[in-house]
Amino acid sequence: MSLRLIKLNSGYSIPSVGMGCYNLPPAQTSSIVYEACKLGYRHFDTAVLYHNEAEVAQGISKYLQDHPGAKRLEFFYTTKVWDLQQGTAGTRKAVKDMVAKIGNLEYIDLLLLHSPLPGTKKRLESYAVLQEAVEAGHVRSVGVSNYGRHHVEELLQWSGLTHPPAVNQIEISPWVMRTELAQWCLAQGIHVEAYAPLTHGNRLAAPEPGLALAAACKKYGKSPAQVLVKWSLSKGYIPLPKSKTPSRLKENLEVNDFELTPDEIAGIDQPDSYDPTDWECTDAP
Ligand SMILES: NC(=O)C1=CN([C@@H]2O[C@H](COP(=O)(O)OP(=O)(O)OC[C@H]3O[C@@H](n4cnc5c(N)ncnc54)[C@H](OP(=O)(O)O)[C@@H]3O)[C@@H](O)[C@H]2O)C=CC1
Ligand SMILES: O=C1Nc2ccccc2C1=O
Repeated sequence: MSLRLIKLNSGYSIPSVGMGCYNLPPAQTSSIVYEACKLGYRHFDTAVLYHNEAEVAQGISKYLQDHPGAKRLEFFYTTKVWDLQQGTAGTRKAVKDMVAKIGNLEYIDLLLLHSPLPGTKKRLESYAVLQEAVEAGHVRSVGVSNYGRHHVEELLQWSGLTHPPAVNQIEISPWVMRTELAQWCLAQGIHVEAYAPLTHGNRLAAPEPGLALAAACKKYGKSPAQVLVKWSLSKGYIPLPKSKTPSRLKENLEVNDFELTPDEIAGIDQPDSYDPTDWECTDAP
């Protein structure tokens, strides 16, 4: 399955669906990523926190090595600076370590600050280092994750900004929609990556008959996971579904042969729900 490409404000393009790489079984991570490449994945989302950057990069590199027709520029590798690495010295060291881990990939497509939690001073110091990494050619696009509007505004108003954030990666599913923040980011030219688009798996077991999600699954012959990926794409987001299971990886990409109607999308929306799966820091000071 081929993925649509979305143009970022950096000038580079990002595949519209990414494979979430959190919590993959460590010994199998590179082979799962290799399998994902075979299935058509071209975008991978890892982080220092996930302790698998080298394995994710190895899976992509091996695929490139084994498939001479495939080109590095078709692949998109994201990683994230962890909170404890924020601040000038910490982030410089973090970037050096990340670059050492990508091996043959040569550059990082997208480098994010994982969260705003370390506070204004460290956030801006670290962002300055991300910009240095772009200038040095180690990184192509930069961005943020778990940023609320006030964090993004702080960055957009900062006198040192030379490379505006290309994305804000935030948790979005029908049960944590964040419509205002997401639409505002899009209006600033900042793409929205939707993490935990499958609710961590929590809400995938046979949705209650009568719910719009169940009705859409039935109408299109699709699984709840496929409808949730499509819901996210229909909103203009870049979903990052994770699976360690090849059959599910395949399933989660098979979303090009149906379209949800505006009424179906509105029916799946749960605007009154607020149920994040992991952590919440968009409201941090
Ligand atoms: N920036 C941030 O702070 C955060 C970023 N992320 C990013 O987002 C990614 C996705 O989020 P994540 O929390 O992993 O959760 P997801 O919402 O992607 O859900 C993953 C779970 O759903 C299961 N699953 C996947 N596909 C299917 C399917 N077709 N049918 C049934 N079950 C399925 C998986 O099982 P199995 O693997 O066993 O197949 C796994 O248990 C992360 O991997 C990470 O890259 C996530 C959280 C925070
Ligand atoms: O993928 C992730 N899962 C998490 C759980 C807690 C904090 C951050 C994350 C991730 O980035």
